Amino acid sequence: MSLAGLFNEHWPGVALFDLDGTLVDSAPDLAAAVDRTLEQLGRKPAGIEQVRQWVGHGSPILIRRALAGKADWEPANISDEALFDDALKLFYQNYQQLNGQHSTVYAGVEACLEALNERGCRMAIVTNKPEQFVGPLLEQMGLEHHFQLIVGGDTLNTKKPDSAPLLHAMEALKGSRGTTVMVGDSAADVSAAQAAGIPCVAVTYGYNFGRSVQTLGADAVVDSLSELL
Ligand SMILES: O=C(O)COP(=O)(O)O
Ligand SMILES: [Mg+2]
Repeated sequence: MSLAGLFNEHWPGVALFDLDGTLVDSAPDLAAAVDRTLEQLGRKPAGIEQVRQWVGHGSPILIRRALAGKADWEPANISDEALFDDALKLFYQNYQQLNGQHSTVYAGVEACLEALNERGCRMAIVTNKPEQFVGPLLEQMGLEHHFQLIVGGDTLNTKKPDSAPLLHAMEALKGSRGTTVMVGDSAADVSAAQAAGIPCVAVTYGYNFGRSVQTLGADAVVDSLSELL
């Protein structure tokens, strides 16, 4: 379906939004928390440009990537599971303190959410970010009132690219396959939407591991959420 078919005065009935890299540029705080964690473990910081490319599959994989220290984004195998457990715990403590401090809402997001709300569209956040951090970040960004539901990376037993978080949100918001759209920035979002049988709009400015979103097979690609209106 075209973008005009997906977003008009009648559609969508339900919109599912990814958070990091789609609504909020949270990489500065994620990177600060990763780097603080690495320093606490006596390691060199990774830096924001590197961390930006590791975000998208949830915090446990982010920390595995940081410990493996590899420049690429493939899920990293690390042999020391005790070190991983310690690092993840430290990361959660650090991110708890830093979450939202230097994060910003992308241009076009607020106007888009307001317009969809006015049209009666029901909206959920479907993110791989652990649930405990999602509400506080949305509140700090002034976006929480737009959403009826938050599905975090640990709300269910599986996360994106699995379809379950999307199907869970659709059921809760009474969205059918024909009336629900996913909006995201990465391969995990597009794959989850395809698995759930719903269309997906991808944004070009997010954290798709430094790769072009044009190749993901999204139904539409936009440079700003204002294009949805
Ligand atoms: O925490 C992550 O890895 C990414 O979260 P997202 O699903 O909102 O992009
Ligand atoms: Mg994202």
